[in-house]
Amino acid sequence: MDQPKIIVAVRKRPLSKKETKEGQKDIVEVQGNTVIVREPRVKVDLTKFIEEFNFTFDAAFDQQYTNEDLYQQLVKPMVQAAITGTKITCFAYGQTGSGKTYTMLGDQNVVGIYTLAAYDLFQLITNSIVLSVSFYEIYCSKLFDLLNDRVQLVAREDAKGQVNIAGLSETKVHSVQEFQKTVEMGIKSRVTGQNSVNQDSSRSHAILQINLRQQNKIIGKLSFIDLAGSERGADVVEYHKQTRIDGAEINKSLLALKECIRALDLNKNHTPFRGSKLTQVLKDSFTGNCRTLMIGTISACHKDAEHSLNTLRYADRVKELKAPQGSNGVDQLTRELMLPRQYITNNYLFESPQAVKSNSPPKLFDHDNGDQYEDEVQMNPNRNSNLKDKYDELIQQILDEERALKKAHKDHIDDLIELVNDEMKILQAVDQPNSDIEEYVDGLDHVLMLKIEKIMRLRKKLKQFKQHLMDEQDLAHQCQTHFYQKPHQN
Ligand SMILES: Nc1ncnc2c1ncn2[C@@H]1O[C@H](COP(=O)(O)OP(=O)(O)OP(=O)(O)O)[C@@H](O)[C@H]1O
Repeated sequence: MDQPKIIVAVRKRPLSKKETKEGQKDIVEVQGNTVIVREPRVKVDLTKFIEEFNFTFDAAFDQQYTNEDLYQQLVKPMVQAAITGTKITCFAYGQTGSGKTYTMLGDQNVVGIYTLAAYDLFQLITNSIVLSVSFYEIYCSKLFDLLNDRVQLVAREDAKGQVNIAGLSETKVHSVQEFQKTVEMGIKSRVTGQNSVNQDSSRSHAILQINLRQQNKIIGKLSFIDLAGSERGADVVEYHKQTRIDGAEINKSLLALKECIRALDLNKNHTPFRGSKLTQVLKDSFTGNCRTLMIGTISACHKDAEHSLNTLRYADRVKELKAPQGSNGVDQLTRELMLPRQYITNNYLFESPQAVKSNSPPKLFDHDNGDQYEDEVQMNPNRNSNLKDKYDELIQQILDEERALKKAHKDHIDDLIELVNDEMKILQAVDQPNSDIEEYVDGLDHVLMLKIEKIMRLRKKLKQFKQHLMDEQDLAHQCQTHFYQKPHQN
């Protein structure tokens, strides 16, 4: 049976012991492939009501489903396809603490889909196929090798348009145990790095790549991506500048990812890989014979409702524009699963008769206006999109300028070293018998002029960068006051 090119699934994590102890409510129900969120809310006139949201996906998993269940249903067929050359990519998307790592890596008691995939791969491959693992992290557009002391890596696009990560290490593994050890090493490196660069793993994307090689030629590739916490995209409201910039960067990458998957789904000629570092490095996984699985993870907890809804909307947008029935080799059953979601929204319980008679209460999000979410991951929908666009543009500019400034600074140091060498030569020459003092004066003057010119040029760049950092502060402040207030609190 042909499998669809893109599968979007959602997994609910149960209330934690702490949440249960605190008396938090489970507001998520899974019925078949449909996820229902019932959010208790309070209107301005203090009337209580429950707003119900309903989303249908290719698959949905309640809390009683294990990693093994999810693996068997969704990932195993993809692993089997990887053996025959299909490029496989599996994303875990969701709020921090919603179960992305639990699903991908597992915990001390359960194995995750990384290891389950490795088990099957070792069962399926023949002796002539060698398995190797790369593991890296993307933090604020920078790549760090998790299997090589977090060395910073550079992604380059060659003349053929292929993106290569120069210097990315690859560890050969010959057994599941070796695979697990390698992954553990990478995870340790990720955790250790948190003190230096990013404060926690939820602000970076972790990419585990398994390559299948036969006679040194790659014949299969599986990529598992534990994405940054989706709520981090909203860090734009944060006080700290660096956190805001990280947040904007995460936001951008998650939006670019969604666009790339949609483009892939629609068989579009143009896929916006360049939209972010994440999509750029995954370009290869989105081209040719490939299959993608997106697992949205959500918390059952009432206090996480807003984030869970944002995850569901994101996942919904990824799959919403699936190619019409009959294309993509999708079987009948899957086609049925792909039918557009039916919202059963604004199903207000506990509502006073008066409120029912008057107009519906204000909607938290306007589902009729699908495009509203076009460039939105975690934003309040009442935002002014111009301001938000301006902010995103500025962040992009700042990130580009930061790179350019550092490069200009390095070049400047090289130039200065050369000029110092020239100065030394002039000085040595003037100490020689029969030296020409005018030559010395002219030479020194020339060197000093060059130094001034170079310093001025670097300062100009620095000044412009400083100005943009200040602009960012102003614009972030405007964003906070204009449209990043929490839409509704119970
Ligand atoms: N399906 C599940 N069943 C039982 N426990 C779960 C499930 N999903 C997550 N948990 C538990 O919830 C907690 C948070 O999960 P996890 O660390 O995987 O979140 P995360 O989304 O990866 O967060 P972060 O972005 O911070 O890495 C963990 O203690 C984990 O064991």
